[in-house]
Amino acid sequence: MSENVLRLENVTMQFGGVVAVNDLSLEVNKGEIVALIGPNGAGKTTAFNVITGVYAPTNGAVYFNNEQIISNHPQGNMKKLYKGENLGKFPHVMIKTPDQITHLGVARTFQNIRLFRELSVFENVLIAKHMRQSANVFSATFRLNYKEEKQMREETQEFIKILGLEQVKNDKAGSLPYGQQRHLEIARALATQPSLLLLDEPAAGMNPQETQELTAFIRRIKDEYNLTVFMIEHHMDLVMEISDRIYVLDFGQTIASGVPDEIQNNPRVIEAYLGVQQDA
Ligand SMILES: Nc1ncnc2c1ncn2[C@@H]1O[C@H](COP(=O)(O)OP(=O)(O)OP(=O)(O)O)[C@@H](O)[C@H]1O
Repeated sequence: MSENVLRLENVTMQFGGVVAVNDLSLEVNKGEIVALIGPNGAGKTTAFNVITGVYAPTNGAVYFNNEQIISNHPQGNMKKLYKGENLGKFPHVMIKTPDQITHLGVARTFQNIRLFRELSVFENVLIAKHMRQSANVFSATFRLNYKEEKQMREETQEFIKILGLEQVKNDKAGSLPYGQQRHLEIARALATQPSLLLLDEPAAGMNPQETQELTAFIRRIKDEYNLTVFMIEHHMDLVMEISDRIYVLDFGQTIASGVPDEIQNNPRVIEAYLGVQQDA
């Protein structure tokens, strides 16, 4: 049996009466690249927000390396509003914070690029490294001694070189071409030394050549850093080329899962998603 790194069990996320994710169960195994696809508003980013501790799910549980990191059931007003299933299955409440989840080895990038645009490439990566070292950037900045700071700068330098950002390391992040900003965002996530990397639409807004470069980049870092990758993406050429397996969401529920060939030929997926043009 494959070793799973990430497991979602019956996760439901409701915003008031709106069910964004509905009884979602899935697994991502060690070393896999798994894609989460589906129409706009299907609940993909909400699922990522639950996994990374941004939202406490209304019901359900999340496991990372077989350790429960999140578990919840409807509470307060939600007891009346709850529309999902499996009520009573998750009596134990466990909600790790985003920082704690990052420290365990889960990193993510966001749909909208979140770099420090006025800071250099080097500084952007250095700050991400500090985040790994300490729970928040302020304590990290002021408490490191000279030796630790020097070592961290050296590691950042080495890391920038390996990721091919050496040429632009002193450039302001905001001045980089769009494709390179996306690479830098991934580099920042990697600087926290994750074993699981969550990418939220990494190819959004990219042209075909940038998308091709990104495909190669994701493959390379996956191998070099021994990563497991879980990725939301609308660019189907990228998804079909790179994914070991795919989950398809529609209205918060899984409507299909399988290898790229199975998904491409699944009539339900074609009807709900692949047959229609998506916004990136
Ligand atoms: N904080 C929130 N409060 C209320 N409703 C929300 C919130 N976040 C998401 N939703 C709703 O949940 C549903 C799922 O949204 P989500 O952003 O997860 O979809 P998505 O599949 O990531 O879409 P896209 O491909 O457009 O990014 C939508 O109906 C959205 O309006």
